[in-house]
Amino acid sequence: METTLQPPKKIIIDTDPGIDDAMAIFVALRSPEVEVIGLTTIYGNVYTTLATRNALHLLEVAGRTDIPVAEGSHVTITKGTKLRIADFVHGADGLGNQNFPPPEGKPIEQSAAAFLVQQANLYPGKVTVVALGPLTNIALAIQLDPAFAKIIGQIVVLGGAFAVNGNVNPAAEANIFGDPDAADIVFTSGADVLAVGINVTHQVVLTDTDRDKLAQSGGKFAHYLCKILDVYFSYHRDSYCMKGVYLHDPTALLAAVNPSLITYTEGIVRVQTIGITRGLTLFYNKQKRFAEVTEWLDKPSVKVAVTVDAPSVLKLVMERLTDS
Ligand SMILES: O=c1[nH]cnc2c1ncn2[C@@H]1O[C@H](CO)[C@@H](O)[C@H]1O
Repeated sequence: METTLQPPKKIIIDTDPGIDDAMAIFVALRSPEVEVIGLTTIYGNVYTTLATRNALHLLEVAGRTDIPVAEGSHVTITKGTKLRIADFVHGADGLGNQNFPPPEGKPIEQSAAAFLVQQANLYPGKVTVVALGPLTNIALAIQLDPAFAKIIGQIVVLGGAFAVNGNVNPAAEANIFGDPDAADIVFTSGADVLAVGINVTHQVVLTDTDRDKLAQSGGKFAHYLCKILDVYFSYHRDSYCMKGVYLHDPTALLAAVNPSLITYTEGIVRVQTIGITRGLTLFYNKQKRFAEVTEWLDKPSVKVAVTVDAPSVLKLVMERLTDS
């Protein structure tokens, strides 16, 4: 039987590198199913300026300086400057306190939001955004171009804690907590959104044995990642008493690369933007028609990941990082 070769899916990774971001970016670059057409940067694990520097650095490590980096917002969608930066998870430099030399490259002139809008218009329906940080840039793109939500192919969001506790506090997951107003804009925009929350990514763990395998492999990416992974392992040991790390970003990335790795349900998601539950993601399954008018009425549905084939995700991550 003849097989039709699909052209690789065009993806833009919106990222705040970040140790697991670095893993996701490297996995993407080793995935023949996708073509990375750009990185856009955002605050979260580090401030945006450092995220841009790290994105350029990672592309230089990978020998992929042909991929453009567009710098994103330095403030939240409501112009908030009091950002929560997770340096205690990733190290002060975002990459495991390795103090790598500064990159030689520069970001492109365009802002992240302008780049997202331009690429979506250039390839209507064909671009997937994999959003690995707070959703400010994506919300800005939606505000910049009212057609963006409809012409973007899919937005895969690493974020949310659906019916489980958050990782910032019991209510909120870090990326949604970083800019809840932006997240609510994205979830209610009408775009084809797939949210991969920590209820799913917490099922995908890279153990210390896996890390040893990475270290022993000849893979260039594997070797680089083993240098930066120590800080991430320490954080998981201290916070979760784990001898392993959650593969948040690589799982979301692989869900974009190969949707059959996850199952999902569909419904409406709203984000709490104030109070002690700020950043909470609340999913409405549409099984009840409420008598009252609610803030969920007439909002478009999104996809929310429910299960993941964790062994296959881990296998793909290991294969693609060791074969590099
Ligand atoms: O406790 C935490 N606080 C802040 N960020 C975290 C924490 N744990 C993980 N991440 C980072 O946020 C995303 C998943 O929520 C991941 O990118 C992870 O690196």
